[in-house]
Order: sequence, then C-alpha cells, then structure tokens
Amino acid sequence: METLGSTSQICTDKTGTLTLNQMTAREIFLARRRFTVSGHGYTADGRIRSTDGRPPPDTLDEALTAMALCTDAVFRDEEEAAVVGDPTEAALVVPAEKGDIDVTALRRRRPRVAEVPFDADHRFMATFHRWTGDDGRPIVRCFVKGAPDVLAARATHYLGPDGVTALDPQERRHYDEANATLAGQGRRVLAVARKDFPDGFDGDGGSGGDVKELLDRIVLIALVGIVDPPRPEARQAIEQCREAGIRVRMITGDHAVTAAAIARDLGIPGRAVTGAELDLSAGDAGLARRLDDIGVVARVSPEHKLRIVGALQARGDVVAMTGDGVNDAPRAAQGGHRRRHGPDRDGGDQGSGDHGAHRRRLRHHRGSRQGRARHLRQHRQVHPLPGPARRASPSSPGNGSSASC
Ligand SMILES: Nc1ncnc2c1ncn2[C@@H]1O[C@H](COP(=O)(O)OP(=O)(O)OP(=O)(O)O)[C@@H](O)[C@H]1O
Ligand SMILES: [Cu+]
Repeated sequence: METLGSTSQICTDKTGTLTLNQMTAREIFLARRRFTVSGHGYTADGRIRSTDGRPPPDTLDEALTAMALCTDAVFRDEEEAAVVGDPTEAALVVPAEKGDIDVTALRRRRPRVAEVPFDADHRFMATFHRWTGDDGRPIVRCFVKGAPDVLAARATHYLGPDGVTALDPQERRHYDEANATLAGQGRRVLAVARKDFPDGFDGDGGSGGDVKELLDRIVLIALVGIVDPPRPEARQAIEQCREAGIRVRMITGDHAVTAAAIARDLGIPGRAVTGAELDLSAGDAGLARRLDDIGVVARVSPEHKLRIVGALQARGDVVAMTGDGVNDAPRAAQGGHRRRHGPDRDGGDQGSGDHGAHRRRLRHHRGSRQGRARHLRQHRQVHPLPGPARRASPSSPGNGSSASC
C-alpha cells in the first residue's frame, strides 16, 4: 500500500524566494539603441551611458519619465539610500533619478487622473496624466508598463528617433530580440509604453469600467533589463534537496527565458515551459506526468500555481510550496489580485514575512541528514498553508501532502 508519496517535491516561486528581490536596472533599450545603467543600490549615484558613444536621444527622457510616473515606489534621498515600494518599481525609479529627473517634482507636476493598478494576471499597470500634445493642445497621456510580451501584443507603434513610428515586423523583431537577449542573461525585463487620450478622459472613456480594453494600439517606448541576484544560499539548498531526493521546481510569474537562466544558475534541472504550453486544463494525472521532466513553469498566474501543486498531490507526491505564492493562493481563490509590497530601505525582506521564513528554511536545509518527513514537517511549521489554499489543493490525509514552506 502506498501511504507515503513516491517523491517529495518543492514548488517554489522565483522572485524573493530563490532570488534576493533586490532589483536594479542595468540596461535600457530604446529603438535599437542600448544604454547601460551603473551604480548600486537605491541611490542616484551612477550614470546612464549609451553603448554607441553617441549622445542620448530625447526618447531616453521620455522613457525615464514613463518609468517615474507609472510607478508607485517612492525615492527617498541619497543619504538614506532608500526607495519604498515594490522592488521592481524601485528599480525603475532609480534610473530616472540617475538621469537627473526629479521624480517627486515630476509627479507633482503631472498628477494621475486615473490608473490601472498592476495585477499578476494581466502583468501590466497604467497611469493617466494631464499632458500637452505636440500641437500644444491639452490631452491625457497614459503610460503603461509591464511584461514586454504583453505590451508588444498591444502595440502598433514605437517611439523612434523620428517620433511615433509604425511597429513593422522588422522593428517588432528588434524588440523581441532585445527582450530575448536580456532575459537570457536572467534579467527581469519590463517594457514601457504610452497612449494619448482626448482631454477630459476620466479613466473610463465609456469602457464600462474596463479600461484595459482601451489600452490597445499603444506606442512602445523602451525595455528595461533588471537584475535580481540569486540568493547565495539557494544553490546549496537546492543541491541538498536533490541529495535528499526532493525535486525542486520553479513556478513563477516571470518570463520563461529569464526564469530558465536563473534556474540554470541555481542548478535546478529540467526543461522550462510556460503555463500556457503546459495546458493546465488537462487532468491531474496527465499534468503530473508531464511535469516530470520540467524544472521551470513560467508565466503562471497565482491560481495556476495551485493547480500545478494540486496535480502533483493528487498523484500522491508530497508537495511543499514556498514563496509568496503561498500568500497569493487565498486571494487567487477569491478572485482577488495580488499586489506585492516589497522591501523598504535596503531591499530587505520586511515586505512579506514568508521571505524571512524562507531564509530560515534554506538554513535548515544544511542539516541534510534529517529525513524527508522531518524536513517537510519543518517547512510546515515555518508557515502553514492558509485555509482556502488548503481546501483548493487536494491532499490525502496522513501523508503530509499539504505541507508548505
Ligand atoms: N510593478 C509592476 N508593474 C508592471 N509590471 C510588473 C510589475 N511587477 C511585475 N511586473 C510584470 O509582471 C510579470 C509577473 O510578475 P509576478 O510578480 O507575477 O512574478 P514574479 O515576481 O517575477 O515571479 P514569482 O511568481 O516567482 O514571484 C513580471 O515578469 C513583469 O513583467
Ligand atoms: Cu526544502
């Protein structure tokens, strides 16, 4: 009789769990021109340099403006070296300051008249600001930022050296290639774009409440490559899990190429696929079988993380789930959206308690002689799976399959 699962598996988030969630923008890509961003941490020290030696175009300012306005992170000041807010957003505000934009003054001058908050399912956010069009007349300008694939799919134009230009297949290929190159280096890539609306636009525009519908035909401005270093202790923890016969799998909302590069770096074996490629509508048994040679499932929404864990558990595997996916679960179950509030000041972990817990967990991995059961029991003690998530994920009592870490 098989009472214990045949394998133990850990499904883990990437951002903040395997990586430090200390995000720093390193490159900006603008219509075939590339810029590097130097400097460390959340200070305005550091510079934006073009890689071709030519002076930066006006469109760089436009990109930095979009990054400053379409974010909620607040830049404190140089002495404090602090940015408060989501680390991804912090990474976008810092280059604006490095590019000599006074973000606070800019935001005061261009207040938001409406916004579409970021959510992990749609993977973008948008803000609307009173603006002046090229012809001097008042308009409302919307800035959009989010996953490059999502924005590219909505874009028909890009901001080139000659202004707004049709995004022909060749130019689209340039964006795709730049995105692939950055992602291949493990960079988290964000795109920024814009769209103009008539003066008086109130953030609804007759859309009946779904402003996202109106965000088509956008103008791509730039791609930003952000580094988020792997946690130094994560590689060893993964190695020890492997020795203990525990399969570690990364399940992330980030891009597949980015996730695969980080998985490779950390020694997570197996193929990388997107949630869409995995066909999550399949039955549990088929899904679990297909997961066997897969090490990374990317572009997964919070509720689909649960679906994957559930499929493994239904087969009798002992599955632990780590990272803020654990927190996403109840909200996903309620159809809510996640907004992650990241670290304060030094990029530490105050934003969500489970990151600190994860560090403790990674430490206990070092005692790899403890048996698998004990190992998973400890995970469970660190932070139990919340109620709704437990109900959402099938588990057989007695085999510890609802363990969470
Ligand atoms: N504040 C933001 N504004 C706009 N887009 C964002 C923002 N944060 C993330 N994104 C985009 O949404 C995608 C998914 O982000 P999400 O936070 O779900 O995943 P993640 O943190 O990379 O991964 P994990 O699931 O491992 O924690 C990112 O790859 C990025 O393109
Ligand atoms: Cu573990």
